[in-house]
Amino acid sequence: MTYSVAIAGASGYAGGELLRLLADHPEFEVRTVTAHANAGQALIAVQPHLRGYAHLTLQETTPEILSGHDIVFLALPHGASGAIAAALPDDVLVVDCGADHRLEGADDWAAFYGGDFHGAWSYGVPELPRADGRQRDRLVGTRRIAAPGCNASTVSLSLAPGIRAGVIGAGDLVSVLAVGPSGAGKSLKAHLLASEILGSANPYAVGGTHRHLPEIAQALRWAGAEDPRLSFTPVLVPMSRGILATSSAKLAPGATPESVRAAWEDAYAGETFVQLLPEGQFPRTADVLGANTALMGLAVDLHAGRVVVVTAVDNLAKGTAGAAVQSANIALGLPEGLGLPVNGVAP
Ligand SMILES: NC(=O)C1=CN([C@@H]2O[C@H](COP(=O)(O)OP(=O)(O)OC[C@H]3O[C@@H](n4cnc5c(N)ncnc54)[C@H](OP(=O)(O)O)[C@@H]3O)[C@@H](O)[C@H]2O)C=CC1
Ligand SMILES: CC(=O)N[C@@H](CCC(=O)OP(=O)(O)O)C(=O)O
Repeated sequence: MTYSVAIAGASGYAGGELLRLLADHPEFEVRTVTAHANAGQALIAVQPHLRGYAHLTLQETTPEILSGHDIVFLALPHGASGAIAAALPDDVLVVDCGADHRLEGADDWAAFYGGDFHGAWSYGVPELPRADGRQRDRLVGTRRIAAPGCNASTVSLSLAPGIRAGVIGAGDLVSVLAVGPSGAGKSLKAHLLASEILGSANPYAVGGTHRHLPEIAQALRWAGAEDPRLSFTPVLVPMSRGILATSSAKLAPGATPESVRAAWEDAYAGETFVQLLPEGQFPRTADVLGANTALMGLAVDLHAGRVVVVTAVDNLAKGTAGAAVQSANIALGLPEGLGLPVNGVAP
């Protein structure tokens, strides 16, 4: 069967990555692409790397133009997708790459985003370990999916296995991330100018202010943490794509290096797109560029009494568009990895 697909926000980074991945999907066909300021332009005038879509023109982003497809991917700034999604038919599979439908709590939404609260949809990180199974189970058959924040999914995948297994505590979690500027989207922002970031590492949202904190806490509660406490610091570094998240947590009483490694091995056994590296090996962002793959390395620091997890993700692939397509495959009952690359681009 061929599913007809519309992509809103196709002129942006996340929309562009959806288009790149869907070009290789045997059952999804992108028929409509929309934008905002760029509406009216040929898609390849705005996304010149997507030569296979020379036949598509960017249209206005309205519910009328997006209706009439089997699947709608929304890759719009947060706050812009809630109202559009609410106007789409219930039987259409809608996947929101923005934050509008990620959080269960209206208070969290008000504190970190503001504006109308639209309620939570099935969270699109299939491999995420939960106390009662895996997030994948909640995606089967759904018609509404909230794709994750890229930093949030990277940190949640890093820490949830240890929390679920009880081998780390959740009261003293620390994550420091090296992130590329494409995570902030394509629109002009002074702090992302090449002159500001080339040759420099720039921290931002330091000290408990980042919007992904409630999203990570929610995922860690699903894994079994009662009241997770995370210190989270992203640092912009000069690489166009990629996240390298170094997370650490206190070893739980009685946990051993063997029981710790077993927790992560159990969590991701059999997973294609989340892979734990052998002992002593740690990933680089270069290993996952263009891939729908999260690579993870794990160490137990007995002197510090902490577990350290290093995870590399391509923010636009596994961090957004890949997670969106993988989750859509699950919702529709298709093979989960259909159309998705496990291999990266190197060097
Ligand atoms: N970049 C990333 O790594 C990640 C992004 N996301 C989320 O995905 C979404 C898209 O992000 P990203 O692609 O990076 O952002 P971009 O700024 O690159 O793209 C935004 C897109 O939305 C369109 N747009 C802008 N304003 C409006 C509006 N008021 N109404 C309708 N369309 C509008 C733009 O159209 P035009 O260009 O024509 O103005 C463009 O197509 C965001 O919610 C983001 O948070 C999630 C995880 C990671
Ligand atoms: C470099 C940079 O700014 N990165 C973004 C990543 C945003 C993201 O993952 O998207 P959502 O806004 O949909 O959550 C940030 O840290 O906010």
